[in-house]
Amino acid sequence: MSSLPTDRPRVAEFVPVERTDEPMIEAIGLSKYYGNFAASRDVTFSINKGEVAAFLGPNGAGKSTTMKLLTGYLAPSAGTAKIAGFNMGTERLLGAERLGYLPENGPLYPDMSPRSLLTFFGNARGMAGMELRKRIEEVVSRCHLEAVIGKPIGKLSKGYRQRVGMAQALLHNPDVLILDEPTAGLDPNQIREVRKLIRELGETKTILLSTHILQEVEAMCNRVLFINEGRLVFDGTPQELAADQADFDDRFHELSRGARRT
Ligand SMILES: Nc1ncnc2c1ncn2[C@@H]1O[C@H](COP(=O)(O)OP(=O)(O)OP(=O)(O)O)[C@@H](O)[C@H]1O
Repeated sequence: MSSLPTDRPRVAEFVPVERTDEPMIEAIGLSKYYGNFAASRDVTFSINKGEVAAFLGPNGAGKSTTMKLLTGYLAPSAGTAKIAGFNMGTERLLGAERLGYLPENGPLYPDMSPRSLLTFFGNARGMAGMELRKRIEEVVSRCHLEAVIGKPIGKLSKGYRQRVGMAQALLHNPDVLILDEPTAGLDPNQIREVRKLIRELGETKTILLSTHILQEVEAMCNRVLFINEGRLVFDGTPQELAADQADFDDRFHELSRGARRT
């Protein structure tokens, strides 16, 4: 991975509007065990309204697992997840109303078209008629899906599938977004577009996104949570992550080897 040119600012100047101290995404002592193996270990953090946070870490670090715990898709072995103040163990439906989730591999309905998928998810969320048609039109336009709206999702390129997943996550206009590797597998043009979309969304929403890509953090986020072997090993700003290091790549390497700083 290349280092940044020295004549460019090291971190993004992107700062979403109206950040407050209201916690919107909370992990409180979250752990997940598969047998004796801990995929997430006692993970605690809180992301406030208006923050755009990156979940950074090497392959297998526990990012997807922790995101699934936060969204209520997986039950934790210990600890609590809260979305917009709702306990995702006991108040999951209330939390889900406020949450849009892009899972790791996008939507898993290969025979459905984007239109039928969005209609299905809209109905499941209690939307119908004109309201749903308007919302579908809006997310289709926002995610540039017009050209593939009637095609089977299984036949779409990875980039389009990812955007269908994004449209589904945005359909009910949630104020919290959890996006698992939103730019994975996209070509450089698609990456630019998705980053632009996330920057726009970050002006009004609270976002946690996972990535391996340090440039992604710089381009979109004002907070970094670094996870390694299931543990949170760094929680701070992109500036703090890069502090005293030649570049982000060195810091990533250092934290992946077990250095701890939270
Ligand atoms: N259902 C499961 N059963 C057993 N082990 C699992 C299961 N799901 C995940 N794991 C293991 O938990 C660890 C964390 O996986 P996870 O997918 O959360 O990592 P990640 O940080 O998202 O990785 P990547 O960046 O490669 O997507 C990995 O070692 C993985 O093999």
